[in-house]
Amino acid sequence: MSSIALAKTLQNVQVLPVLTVTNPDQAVQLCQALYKGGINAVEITLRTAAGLESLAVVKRELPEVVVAAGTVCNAEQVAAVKEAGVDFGVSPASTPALLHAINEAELPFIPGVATPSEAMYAAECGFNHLKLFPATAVGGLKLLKSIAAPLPELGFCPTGGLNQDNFLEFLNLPNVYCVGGSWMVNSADLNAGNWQAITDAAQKVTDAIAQQ
Ligand SMILES: O=C(O)C(=O)C[C@H](O)[C@H](O)COP(=O)(O)O
Repeated sequence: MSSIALAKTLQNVQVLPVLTVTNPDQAVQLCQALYKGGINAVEITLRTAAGLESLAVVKRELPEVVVAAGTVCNAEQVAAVKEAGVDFGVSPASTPALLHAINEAELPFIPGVATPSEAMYAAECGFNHLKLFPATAVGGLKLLKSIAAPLPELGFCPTGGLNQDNFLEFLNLPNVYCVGGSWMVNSADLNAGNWQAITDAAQKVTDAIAQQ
């Protein structure tokens, strides 16, 4: 059930900026700036104390944005982000306890994997949209190309080490449905509240996809 909902949610999502925010107001402004640049989905991580509240506020205030919770690592966080109303969750890695909790909660979810064995285990647990993390460190394009033949039913969102120069190569692989990363948001612009620069950077990503 949740994997069908996830496939639908991801239909128009090609890039997923990984965001670390310091307060909900900043999160809303950041997501708005990205949306103006054509980026319609975000992953707000639980890495900061403001992450959870920011997820709920962005979800409420920007209904046009697909909102994912990132760095979801345990059952408690699964319950919390479900309560916050996110569209789906993302984890950097997978443990049996985490995957079990996600299935119990029926939360649409993209579990992180780094090897074919982890990908197969996640698939056995019912997940076919996976995150390859840390993508470039564990083999990047070569790994994704190699894994496509034996595991054709699995799709990946490579994240970790992607940037403006390499993301299209990843996005163009047949087993990649979306790419993720923090490169889309410059932290100096974020800290300065330079929203126009953030919109411009997002537009650069959007244009690069459109122009290929
Ligand atoms: O926080 C999580 O849940 C993660 O999985 C980590 C992030 O996805 C990466 O830190 C993004 O990698 P970069 O784009 O290389 O910065």
